[in-house]
Amino acid sequence: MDEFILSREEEEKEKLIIDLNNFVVGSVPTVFYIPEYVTAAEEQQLLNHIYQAPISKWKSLKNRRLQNWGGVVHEKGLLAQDLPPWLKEITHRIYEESRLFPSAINHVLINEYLPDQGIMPHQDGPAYAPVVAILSLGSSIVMDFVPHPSVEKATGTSANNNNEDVSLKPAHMEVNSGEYLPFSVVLMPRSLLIFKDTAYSDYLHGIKDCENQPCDEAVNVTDGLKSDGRAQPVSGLKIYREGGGETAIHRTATRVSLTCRVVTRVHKHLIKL
Ligand SMILES: O=C(O)CCC(=O)C(=O)O
Ligand SMILES: [Fe+2]
Repeated sequence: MDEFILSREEEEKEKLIIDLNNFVVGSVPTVFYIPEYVTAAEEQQLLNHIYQAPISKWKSLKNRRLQNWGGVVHEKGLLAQDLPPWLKEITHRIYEESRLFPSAINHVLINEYLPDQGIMPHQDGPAYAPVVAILSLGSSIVMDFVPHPSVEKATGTSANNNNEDVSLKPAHMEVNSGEYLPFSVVLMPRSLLIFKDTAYSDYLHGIKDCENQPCDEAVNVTDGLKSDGRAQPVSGLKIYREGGGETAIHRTATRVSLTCRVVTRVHKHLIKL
């Protein structure tokens, strides 16, 4: 009967996993949305660290700026660099509390978006373990998930085809009609989004580059949030109803996100090519 008695450590582990199950949103396996994952003070501390980094740490892209921490992701793996203490702390917490990552988080991309900036629908590259945690700071956005084109073709579901970084998948997936529908998630400041499984492997994710983002269909928009424009007085966020009754987010402030992942193949030193 011993096998049915959980050790204290196993009990703790069980509790954390069960807690996380309370945060599943939508019907596509598996998306977790945890509101207020960090406090306003922790959010401000993280933003201070991010904006104290040397200007050379920012890489400007056409539609956003980003900082890369943890080393360079290479096709042969990660040319690793230690994360700074402030990133070690938050990523360790995410790793410990989620128990979803195969090892300690070793790579963080920090993206900064002005209200009219976004990121094209894409899939995260093959260098990463297939689970990602995204911490949102500063302002809200709507993240859209659309079926990967190969899945879309197989099911005939509709999607917005505007992709970058689309690596075509082998056509081996079992698909039931209606299973792969697009969906959205509202990401409020201080929230943590984690996705894996089908949502990671068979969907593209992206953020529209516009200031007004409809969120009626978002899987985590509750009736309370939908009911009127005063529901959530959060900086940079205005939820409003348009004439037709559509609910939308009006982006007014800069959003910064931390995309936390594990690169499975790690090289401590530069490889001689
Ligand atoms: O900023 C975000 O929320 C998404 C970033 C993202 O998808 C990525 O860095 O791969
Ligand atoms: Fe991504």
